[in-house]
Amino acid sequence: MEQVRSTSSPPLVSRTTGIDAPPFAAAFDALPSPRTTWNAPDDALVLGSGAAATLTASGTDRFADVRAAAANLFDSGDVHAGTEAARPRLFGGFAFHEGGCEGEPWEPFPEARFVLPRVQITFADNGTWLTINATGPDASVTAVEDRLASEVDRFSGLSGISDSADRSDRPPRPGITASRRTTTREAWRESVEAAVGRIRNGDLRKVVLAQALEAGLAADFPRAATLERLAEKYPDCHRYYFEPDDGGSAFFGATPERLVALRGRTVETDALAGTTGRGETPAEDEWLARELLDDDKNVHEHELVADTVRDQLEPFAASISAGERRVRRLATVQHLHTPITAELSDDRHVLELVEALHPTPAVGGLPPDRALETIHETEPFDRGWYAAPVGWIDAAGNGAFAVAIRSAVASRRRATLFAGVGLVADSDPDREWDEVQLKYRPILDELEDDD
Ligand SMILES: C=C(O[C@@H]1C=C(C(=O)O)C=C[C@H]1O)C(=O)O
Repeated sequence: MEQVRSTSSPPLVSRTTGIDAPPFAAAFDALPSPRTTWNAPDDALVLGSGAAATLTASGTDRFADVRAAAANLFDSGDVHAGTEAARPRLFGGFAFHEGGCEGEPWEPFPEARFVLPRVQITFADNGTWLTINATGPDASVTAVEDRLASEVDRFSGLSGISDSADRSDRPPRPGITASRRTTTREAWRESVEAAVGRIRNGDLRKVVLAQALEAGLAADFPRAATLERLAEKYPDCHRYYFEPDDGGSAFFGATPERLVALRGRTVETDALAGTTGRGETPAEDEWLARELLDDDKNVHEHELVADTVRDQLEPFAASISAGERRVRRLATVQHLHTPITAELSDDRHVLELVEALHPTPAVGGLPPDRALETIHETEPFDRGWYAAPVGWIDAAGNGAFAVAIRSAVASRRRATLFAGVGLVADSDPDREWDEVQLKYRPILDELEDDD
């Protein structure tokens, strides 16, 4: 069932130059599909367009296959990046389940897909950089340098356009005409009770069940404006946006959960599980946070994740250390969070760690196989890339991946949102239902009318 496809073969030519920062939305709108954005709290904002190379894979070996195809691509690079942030990187992700991405809205999304953008703008601390990447027989240094010069002209022409980030001419939120849940309240109650029954009889320890919400949009989905608003509201989250080849839709979100970041032999990851709402006042926020830290059910749900992440890293690590469990406060919810770092005993590719960690019990469950089976049997929709790893890899095997929650697939007039909850022995269906609704908020707030 394996298959790796690279739309073009090496050599890779990459050239970068500094430019005046164009307004994000104007640059986004000027660039052709497929577009990608990656915007992590500790990284430059990257806006990519087109594909100098596309790597896709499927089946059990999809992580290893992407790694091999990436090594082949990066092997013969003629790269002048000028700055580390603009070095060639492949951006993409995986489906949650092996064999995932069947039917609407996932059809255009492969089970694994990584793109080396043809044109890339990198908004870094040390300046804004324009990069042209090319691969295959057409990739000549002269052609790439000519293209870079013409793109510089295009983007300097955009500098005069007002920046919608601080302008009232930014398109408003589209509004929702009608929405449909994949799961009725009754069906939810039954599924949660069945899962809790399996946990109580020892068949399972934890399982994460999700729902989807389909919404019709009253106006065209404002892609760039939505990304700008998410960046303003969730500066501490990883914001991601991936268009499939046809550009007809996009999978995007703002997630608080890092799956893994690898730089050299240093690994950073998060255990994030256990949820409560936000208060109306700072005092109420504090009270809710305290209650979360002291709540046995949430602490148990969280510790299953923290312990599993540590166990999964163990075979790779010379040392692992976990920070103190604390509360991570976001615009719409609060979570229990344990930061985990490790030093590897050998050089590894970030995709080896992604494969070992996905899915953590924050989005899958324990034991993993039985939890995945339960998810498959229970959820009446395909998760696609929801709750799966999204991120980037570079030539050195470094990379950063986030867990693609707080997310949706949107086309021009339609969006499908996803949200899930971790279930343990004393989970209550109604409270878990409410928690799902809270987790839709980051995306739903950007689709509903302003008033
Ligand atoms: C599955 C989701 O979130 C995950 C589940 C959590 C929980 O059950 O408390 C908390 C954070 C995430 O790890 C989601 O947002 O869809």
